[in-house]
This record gives sequence, C-alpha cells and structure tokens, in this order.
Amino acid sequence: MTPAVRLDSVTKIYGRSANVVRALDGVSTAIPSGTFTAVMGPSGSGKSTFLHCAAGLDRVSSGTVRIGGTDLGELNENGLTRLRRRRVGFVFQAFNLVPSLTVRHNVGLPLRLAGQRPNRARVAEILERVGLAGKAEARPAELSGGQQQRVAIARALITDPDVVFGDEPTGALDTVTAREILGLLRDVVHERQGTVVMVTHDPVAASYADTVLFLADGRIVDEMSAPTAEGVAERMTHLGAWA
Ligand SMILES: Nc1ncnc2c1ncn2[C@@H]1O[C@H](COP(=O)(O)OP(=O)(O)OP(=O)(O)O)[C@@H](O)[C@H]1O
Repeated sequence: MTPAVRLDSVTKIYGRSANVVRALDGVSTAIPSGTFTAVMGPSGSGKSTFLHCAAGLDRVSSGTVRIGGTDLGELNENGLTRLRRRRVGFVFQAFNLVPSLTVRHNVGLPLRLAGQRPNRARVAEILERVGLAGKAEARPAELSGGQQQRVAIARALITDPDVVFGDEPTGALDTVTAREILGLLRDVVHERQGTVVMVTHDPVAASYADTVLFLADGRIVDEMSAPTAEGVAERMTHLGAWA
C-alpha cells in the first residue's frame, strides 16, 4: 500500500556559506496510512523542519517528499496550495481559529477555500465526532482551550485529508485536557483509518502514538513502536535532550 507520507533522502539546508545549517540531513521514512506517529528530538534537532517539509509548507533542498504517492517536488506553487487545502490537515499549538467566525464556519473554512460549499450535515457529523455537538453557532472566544482545539481538529478533518499534521497540538493545554485531545486524535486514527503526524516535546503525548521517530542533528536516529512515556523519556535523555 502507498504510504500516507514518504520522505526519501530529504535534506533541508538553511542559510549560505559560513552560516549553513543542515536542518534535515538525509531523512528517509515511510509513514503508513492509518497510523499515529510522533516526532521527537532535542531542541534544534529538526522537528519543525521535518513537519514543514513533510506537509508541503516548505520546499526541501534535495530528496523527495510524497503525500499519498504525489511527489511534492513536481507541483508548482498552485498545485502545492491545492494539495495543502484538500489532502492535508493542520492542528497547531495556538489553535489558529478565526475569532469572528462561528464554530461551524471555522470548520467549513478549508472547504470554502477549496471552492466548495460545506455540507451542514457533514459539519454537524464532524462536530459530534469531536464532542462539540451543540456548539456549532458559538464563537471561539466562548469556548475553552480544549474545545477550541477540538474545533481545529474538526477543521483539519473536514476535507477527509490523507494526513493531519500536528505541531505541538497539546502544548497550550492543561494536562487533563491534553490527554483528552490526544485520545481524540488516537481514536480518529483508529476509527477512520486517518493518519496523524505530530511533533511534540512531551513523552506522555508521544506515548499516545503508534510509533515515535527520534530526530537528532537533522537525522532519524531511532524509531519506537508501541511507546511508553517512560521509554520515550529515557530515549530522550540518551539523546541529551534534557542535559
Ligand atoms: N528559517 C530558518 N533559517 C535558518 N535556520 C533555521 C531556520 N529554521 C530552522 N533553522 C535551524 O535549523 C535547525 C532545526 O530547527 P527546527 O526548528 O526544525 O528544530 P526543532 O527540533 O523543531 O527545534 P525546537 O524543538 O526548538 O522547536 C536549527 O539549527 C535551527 O536553528
């Protein structure tokens, strides 16, 4: 089966001459559909760069990135924009909802941007799935942080994307709410055969994933299946993350 996301020998270089930073250095990995993957590593190891390159938010310096078999390097800017709108969902630490729009309109926004009219029943179904039935007409400011992140997850799912990318999606939430959001992401993956790739600093968050990829100095240095928070924390300590 075609992986949801595949990177082959991906290198990303920032800067030039004396100030060159090799943020990704020959990264190859295949993320199967229907899995939840966490990306961990010390500060500066390349996690955000990995996420941005894998999601088509940033171009790679060399190597290839494929989403569901589409080589992103072969797409022009319009093609890349279309792919990001239709085939990729994003969930950020800061929720990034539009304050003036209702929950229903926030959730339908990716479809509108893609030139489609959001189907009310579909929006209602997604809102129910994320535990927000009855909040369709609320505005973001009327919701708790956890509820706002649920709206962001619903918005990420509305296009039925090949993959949802999360950048510290629980970083702004209290522990209990973070656990609920992680449980929701895990359920989405397992019930809908969705695919989630999440960058996190938190070993407990990573333990909700099926697989953890460990980055150090722009390379994948380890991979852990069925992770436990303790196992992930121990691995991070060996990488010098908390030295
Ligand atoms: N736009 C940029 N210009 C120059 N260097 C950059 C840029 N973005 C990232 N870098 C460098 O690339 C390397 C990897 O950065 P990246 O942000 O991907 O790491 P990270 O693991 O996400 O870090 P953190 O956990 O601190 O967010 C770092 O050395 C960083 O300084």
